[in-house]
Amino acid sequence: MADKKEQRILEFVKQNAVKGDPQSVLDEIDKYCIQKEWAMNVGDEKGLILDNLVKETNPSVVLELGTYCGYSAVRIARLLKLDARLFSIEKNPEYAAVAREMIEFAGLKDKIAIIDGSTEKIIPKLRTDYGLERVNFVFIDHFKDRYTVDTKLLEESGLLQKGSVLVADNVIYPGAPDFLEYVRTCGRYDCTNYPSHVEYTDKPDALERAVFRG
Ligand SMILES: O=c1[nH]cnc2c(O)c(F)c(-c3ccc(F)cc3)c(-c3ccc(F)cc3)c12
Ligand SMILES: [Mg+2]
Repeated sequence: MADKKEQRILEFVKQNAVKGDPQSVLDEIDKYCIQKEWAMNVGDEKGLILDNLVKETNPSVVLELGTYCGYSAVRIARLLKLDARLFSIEKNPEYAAVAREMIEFAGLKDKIAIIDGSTEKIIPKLRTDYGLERVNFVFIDHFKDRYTVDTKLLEESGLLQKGSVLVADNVIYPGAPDFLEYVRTCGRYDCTNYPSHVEYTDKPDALERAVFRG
C-alpha cells in the first residue's frame, strides 16, 4: 500500500510502543500526531473524558462507528472487562487494514472485531449477521452527516435498550448540529455535553453523551 499518513503512524507505533501494552500504543500515536502529523484520532484530551464515560458504563458490548487507525477502539477496549467485546465499523479498507495491525500490536485482537463496510449497510444486519442482541455503549466518530440517520437506524434495529449510552465526537467542530437537535429534543435521550478541544489543537470541540431512555 502507498505510504500514507496512517501507515506512517502504524510504523511509528511499531518502532516506539511496547507490544501488548495498549497505553503505550495510545501514547505513541498521540506523540506522533503532536510532533509530526495531525490525525483525526479522538486524542488524549477528549480520550480522558471518553475513558471516564466507558468506566462509569462498564459495557459488555460496545459498537463504534468509524475505526480510523484504531485509536479509540484500543482506548475503549483496554478498559473493558474480560468477556466484553467491541465491534467497530469502518468503510475505508486502508484505514481498516491499519487498525487491524494497530489493534493486534496492542494485544486487543480478541476483544475487538472490525467490520468492513458502511454503517448504513452494516447496522441493519448487526443482529442477523453478527449476532448482536443489544449494545450498551456506542462511540460515534465517523461522517458527521451520518450521526443522526445512524442513530435512528440503531433505534429501529432494536439494538438500544434502556440505559444504552451513545457518545458522539466532534459535535462542535466540525459539528453535528442536526444530531444535537435530534437527541436533545426527540424525548428519548438524556443528554450531557462535555466541552473539550479538537484533538491536538486548541480549537473548541465537545463530546455529547446521550443515554437512551428505552
Ligand atoms: O471525519 C472525521 N471523522 C472522525 N473524527 C474526526 C475528527 O475528530 C476531526 F477532528 C476531524 C477534523 C476536524 C477539524 C479539521 F480541521 C479537520 C478534521 C474530522 C474530519 C472532518 C472533516 C474532514 F473533511 C475530514 C476529517 C473527523
Ligand atoms: Mg472525531
